[in-house]
Amino acid sequence: MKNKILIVEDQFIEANNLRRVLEGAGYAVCPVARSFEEAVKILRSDLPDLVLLDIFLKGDKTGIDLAPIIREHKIPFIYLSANSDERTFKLAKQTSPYGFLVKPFREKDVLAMLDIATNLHAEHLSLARVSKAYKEPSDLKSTGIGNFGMAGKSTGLKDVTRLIQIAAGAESPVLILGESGTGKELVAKAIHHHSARGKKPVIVVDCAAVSPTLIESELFGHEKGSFTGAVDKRIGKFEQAESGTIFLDEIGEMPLEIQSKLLRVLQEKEICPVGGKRKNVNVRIIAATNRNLEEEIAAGRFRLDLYYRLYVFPIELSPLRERKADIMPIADHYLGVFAAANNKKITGFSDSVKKTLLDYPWPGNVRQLINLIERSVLLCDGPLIKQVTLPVLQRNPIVGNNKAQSIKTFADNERDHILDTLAKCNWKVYGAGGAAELLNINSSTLKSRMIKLGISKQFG
Ligand SMILES: Nc1ncnc2c1ncn2[C@@H]1O[C@H](COP(=O)(O)OP(=O)(O)OP(=O)(O)O)[C@@H](O)[C@H]1O
Repeated sequence: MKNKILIVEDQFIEANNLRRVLEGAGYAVCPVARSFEEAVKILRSDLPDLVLLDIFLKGDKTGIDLAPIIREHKIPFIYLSANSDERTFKLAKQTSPYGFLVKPFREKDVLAMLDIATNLHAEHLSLARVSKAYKEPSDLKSTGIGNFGMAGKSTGLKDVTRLIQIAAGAESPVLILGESGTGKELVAKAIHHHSARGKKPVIVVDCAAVSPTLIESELFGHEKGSFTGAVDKRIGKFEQAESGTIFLDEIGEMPLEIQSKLLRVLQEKEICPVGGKRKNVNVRIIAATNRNLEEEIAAGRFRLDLYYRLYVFPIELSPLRERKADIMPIADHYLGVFAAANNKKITGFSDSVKKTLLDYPWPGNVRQLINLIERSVLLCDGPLIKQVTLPVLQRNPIVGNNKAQSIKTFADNERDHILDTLAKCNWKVYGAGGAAELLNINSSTLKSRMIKLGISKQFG
C-alpha cells in the first residue's frame, strides 16, 4: 500500500474526485477534513503521510493557518488552490509547502506532484540526519582561504560553507543559485571533493555553451552512425562522471526536451545514448543557474517537475555587493597570489583603494574583483596598490540577474519584511520568539505598523 493521504477540502465534489484519483492509484485516504478544526482532529488521531490542503476552507481559519500545525507533525503538504491572488500565494509559499496544485487539476498532475513530494520529503529527512550530525569545523571562523577555498568573513559565506559541508555528507541533488561570478562552480566542486565521491571524477558541463542540437549527445553519448556526423561512438558526460558528480552549469539554458531526459536520469538513474540502449548510471547531479527558475517555469521554459527534483537542497550565493565583508579578504588573498606569481613585494592596498573596492557594486562579482586585482598587481610598482581602474557603470549596473528590477516603496519593503518575519514565527507577534522580538521593536509598535500597512492574518 502506498502512503496515507489526508485531503483537507471543503468542496464536497472536489474532495470526492480527489479521493477517487488517489484510491485508484493505490493510496490510502483518511476521512476528508472540511474545516481547520476537523483537520486538526484527524491529524491527531490518524497520522497521514502527506496532506493535500485547500487554502480556503469553511470557517474563519484557512489552510495557511493549518500549515504550521501540519509542519509540527513533520508531514509534507501540498496546497490545492484556485487561482489565488499574489499576496495569498506569497503567504502560502512562506509556509514551505512541497508544492501547489491549481484547480481544476488533471489526474496525472496530482499523482506526479504526490510522487515529487514523497521523494522530496525522503531527501529532506536524510539531509536532516546529516545536518544533525554536522559540527562546525574550527576553520570556519577563519577569515582566510580555508573555507573550501573560499575567502571571506560574511555571515552569508559562513552559511554557504555550512551548507557545503551538509551537502557533502549527503547524496541529494543540489541546486546552486546566484549571479554570474559569485562562486557557484567553486561551491559545486567543494561539495564533490568533500563528498564520498571525492576521489571519482567531477565533470562540468556548461549547458549554455553547448549547441541545443548537440547537447543530448554531449550529455548521454551516441553510437557510431546514429546521426549524420556521428562517425565514431561517443561516451557522454554522464558516463564520464560514473561514480562521481556531474555539474550542470547554467541549467536554465537546457532545452525542454533534454530537461525531460534529465528528469529520467534523476528518477530512474538511467541514461539512453543517442541511437543506443538504456544503461544505468551512478552519478550525483549538482546544477547551477543565474536565472530565476520560477520565472522560467512561469514562461514555460523550465519543467516544474525537474525544478522540484533539483530543488531538494538549494544553495543561494548572494552577489558580492550584498556581502561586503568578503571583499577585502578576497582582494587580500588574490593580492598575495598574484604578487607571488609575478615576484612582486606588495603588502596591501591604500585606504582610498580599499574604500573604492568596498563602495563598488561589483556587477561581475568575485570574478570581476579577481581580474581587477590581477591587473592592479601587474601595474603596481611600489609596496602598496594606490590606484585601481574600475569600469564606469551604466545606469543599471546589475547584470547576470534576471530578477525583475522593479523599485519597491519603503512601505512595500516594510510590509514584506514584517510578513516574512511573521511567517517565520508562525504569526506569533508577542513574547519570546515572536515577530516583535525578532524585529527588535516593541510589540505594540509592531501591531500598529501591521494595522497601518494592512497586515492581518487573513491575508491583509
Ligand atoms: N569566496 C571566494 N574566495 C576566493 N575565490 C572565490 C570566491 N568565490 C568565488 N571565487 C573565485 O571566483 C571565480 C568565479 O567563481 P565561479 O566560476 O565559481 O563563479 P560562477 O558563479 O560559477 O560563475 P558563472 O555563473 O559565470 O559560471 C573563480 O575563480 C572562483 O575560484
